[in-house]
Amino acid sequence: MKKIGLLGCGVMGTQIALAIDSGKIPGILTHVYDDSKEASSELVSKLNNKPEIVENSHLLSSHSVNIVVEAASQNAVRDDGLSILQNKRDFMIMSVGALLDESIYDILYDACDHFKKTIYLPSGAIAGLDGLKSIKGELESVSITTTKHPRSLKGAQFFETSEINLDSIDSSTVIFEGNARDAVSLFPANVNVAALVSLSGIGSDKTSVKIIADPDTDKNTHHIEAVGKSGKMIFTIENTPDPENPKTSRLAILSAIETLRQYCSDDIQIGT
Ligand SMILES: NC(=O)C1=CN([C@@H]2O[C@H](COP(=O)(O)OP(=O)(O)OC[C@H]3O[C@@H](n4cnc5c(N)ncnc54)[C@H](O)[C@@H]3O)[C@@H](O)[C@H]2O)C=CC1
Ligand SMILES: O=C([O-])CC(=O)C(=O)O
Repeated sequence: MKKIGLLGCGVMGTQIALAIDSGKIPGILTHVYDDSKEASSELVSKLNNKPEIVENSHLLSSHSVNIVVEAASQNAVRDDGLSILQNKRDFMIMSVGALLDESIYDILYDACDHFKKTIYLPSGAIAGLDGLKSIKGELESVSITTTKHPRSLKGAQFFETSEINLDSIDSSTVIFEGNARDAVSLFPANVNVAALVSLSGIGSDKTSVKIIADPDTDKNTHHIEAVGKSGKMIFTIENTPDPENPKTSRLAILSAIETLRQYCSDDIQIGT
């Protein structure tokens, strides 16, 4: 069985760990780490098969795990990605926005090649990346519009310099329009999906992103439009937010679990 190390013990990390513990993912969770000791202890208390809590993130990949699963933050990808690959572990990333920093992308890309390891990027909170990847070379335009309740956007770096006050928004309001590169750095915990769309399609400078705060929605909605020689693709995903962390959609958690299940299984793989 594959051995798994988990980096990040919040909402998503906990659900991934429970899926391993219940046997839904046929692997063994051997080590976990979170900057918050409380988060890692709370996660371990929920499991029958208790993993070891390591003292720092680098110790995760120095143990003999097959893969480290990141469900933490873009900073975790930046700080720990290279050492995970250097220790010859595969790496699954949920905070995909970190890869829109070209220097990080290039370092991790080269490390995969050099150490013969693979980075897995689950589809997260969206669908349609299979089609987008296939028409990559023929794309003319790609856009993604993300609509969330203002409470799901709280805490984003964007608001440190913007005059927009989320608490005073009383109808659907466009709060950001720009490219994916700027979007993921200003909303690092909200639009990792824009990074996935960029990396599958025409890149972060050419991928247009719109973010809407809508006090009347109870969904995290992502609407993607891609136009190319092969035709037009339109995807709208209306996600149920996680009750504990409304920034994160249930689909993103299920996508992480399914990707890890496939990684740990020898079976039929469906889709592009
Ligand atoms: N790819 C996608 O479609 C999606 C990606 N995400 C991303 O997945 C990640 C996890 O999401 P949630 O579990 O909902 O967040 P969360 O906030 O519930 O949990 C994150 C946990 O990671 C820990 N953490 C943060 N930085 C760390 C670091 N550098 N080292 C160690 N621990 C660290 C925090 O203490 C916290 O316990 C977030 O970055 C989120 O933005 C979320 C939804 C969709
Ligand atoms: O879960 C979602 O709907 C999307 C999200 O937070 C992200 O892409 O970072």
